[in-house]
Amino acid sequence: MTRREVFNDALFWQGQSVSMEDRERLGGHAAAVLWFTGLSGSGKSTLASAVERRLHALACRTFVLDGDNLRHGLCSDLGFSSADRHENIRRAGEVAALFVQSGAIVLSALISPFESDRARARRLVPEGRFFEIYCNANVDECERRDVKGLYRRARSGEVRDFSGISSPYEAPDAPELVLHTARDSVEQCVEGVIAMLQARLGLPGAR
Ligand SMILES: Nc1ncnc2c1ncn2[C@@H]1O[C@H](COP(=O)(O)OS(=O)(=O)O)[C@@H](OP(=O)(O)O)[C@H]1O
Ligand SMILES: Nc1ncnc2c1ncn2[C@@H]1O[C@H](COP(=O)(O)OP(=O)(O)O)[C@@H](O)[C@H]1O
Repeated sequence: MTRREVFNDALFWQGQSVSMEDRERLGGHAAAVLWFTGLSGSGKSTLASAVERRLHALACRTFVLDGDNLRHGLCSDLGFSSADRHENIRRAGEVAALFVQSGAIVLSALISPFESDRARARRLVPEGRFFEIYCNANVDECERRDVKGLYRRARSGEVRDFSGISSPYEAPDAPELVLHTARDSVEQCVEGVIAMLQARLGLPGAR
């Protein structure tokens, strides 16, 4: 990880004796962030989980950062205002960057509705190691699925600031991959992610 500007001039950057490259060599694969973004119900958690299983079977060290789960701990003080979402993504991006330094493939599954927040998370990891994966399903489809009943509650006004209904979602301009989750099966989407990683990162052979 590179030293970054901090507000406090009494802080110092402690270098590490084992580098990311050392850890990658030990692990036998490249480290990366797979940043799934999309509306609630677009398929982020389903796909992060399914891709993780595939990578695990390929002997990759992985971890899923799920928005709902982070909000039970690290981000339990945050709600769904724009300011809180910015902070939520900032923290998730920092955690993802730490995982990359540890040599792992981290799969983040957060709505992450703002392009600027996703761009900031990208800047925290080495070039070529951040894969923005857009789970592209429109509001109508996600509302039809209504996996958790949240769209119904958002329409009735019980749940406020709901992404795609009463809070904005900025679709990615230039993601590394677009998954059409309303058209393609989970298996097809997983294959798309694995093929991209194989081509751009290289993956260890199946065992
Ligand atoms: N108002 C509102 N808007 C959107 N989502 C809501 C809201 N309230 C609760 N939830 C639940 O929180 C999950 C999204 O959290 P995230 O941390 O991914 O959101 S964000 O990235 O900060 O926008 C989201 O999970 P997913 O459905 O997996 O996306 C919901 O379960
Ligand atoms: N191609 C696909 N990719 C992901 N999910 C899909 C796909 N096709 C149908 N689904 C369904 O859509 C829903 C997505 O829910 P979920 O993964 O919880 O979304 P999110 O994490 O984005 O809120 C699941 O019920 C899943 O079975």
